[in-house]
Amino acid sequence: MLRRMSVLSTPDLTRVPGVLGRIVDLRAGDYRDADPALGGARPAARRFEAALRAPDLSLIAEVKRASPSQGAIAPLDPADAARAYAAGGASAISVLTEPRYFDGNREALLEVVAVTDLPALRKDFVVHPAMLREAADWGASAALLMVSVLHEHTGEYLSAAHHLGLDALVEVHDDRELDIALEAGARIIGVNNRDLTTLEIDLNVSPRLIRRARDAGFAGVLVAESGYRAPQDIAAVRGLADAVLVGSSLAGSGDLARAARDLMTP
Ligand SMILES: O=P(O)(O)OC[C@@H](O)[C@@H](O)c1c[nH]c2ccccc12
Repeated sequence: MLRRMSVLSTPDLTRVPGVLGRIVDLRAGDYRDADPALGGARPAARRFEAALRAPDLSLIAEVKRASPSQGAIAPLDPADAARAYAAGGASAISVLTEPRYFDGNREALLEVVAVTDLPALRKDFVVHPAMLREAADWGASAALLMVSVLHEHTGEYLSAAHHLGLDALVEVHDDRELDIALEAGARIIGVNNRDLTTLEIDLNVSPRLIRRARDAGFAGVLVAESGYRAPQDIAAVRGLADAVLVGSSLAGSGDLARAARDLMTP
């Protein structure tokens, strides 16, 4: 547990390249004057983690209305989308709360939390402890922590998330980031197939790094993220990953429940 929460450091964002660098700069500006205090410790519910520990491959379905790579995807109503994803068999819902590039916001997360019992992930570019406090206050079960943004501060932010009772999805994209996540003591690691600095997708990244994590003795939850459009894509991580995180292909499908079910049917 963190005793002196207000000393949580701010990551050095000048090292974050490309599109990702632009997004996190703006996010850091949004929270420049926010109170960094986390407040008292909250009990760990571990609902997000538990939902992904099922024997079968779990689906984390994402409420994603827009993205830097695609622009507008679909004008989803977050509550309707969450209900449809639940009906389609999703185990958890990811909700973008980044406003400029992903058309997300606080209301989207609040609405999802209000209409479904599935655990919700706050999907944002966490660069300030207040963003974790908000995630907990808004009813999220988990928050995304990106090693490409937090680097050596990943462990501090992980402790902060746990202090607030949140699970953390610690996201990596290469070997070095995986080492940082393992070293930090992550319980849930997500491997992003998309390089957020170039936005390019390579579906071989997840299986490769997931194998590496298992070979290193990681016994936690592993999530394959991004670029999944068809059941054949999912086949590459069946028996390897605990869950897949899917946004665009579901959000843009027109029938979210059906798309979720079809995608996850082998
Ligand atoms: O839309 P896709 O390709 O199915 O990807 C979903 C999710 O993995 C992606 O939205 C994502 C993964 N990591 C992120 C970090 C920030 C913003 C978004 C993301």
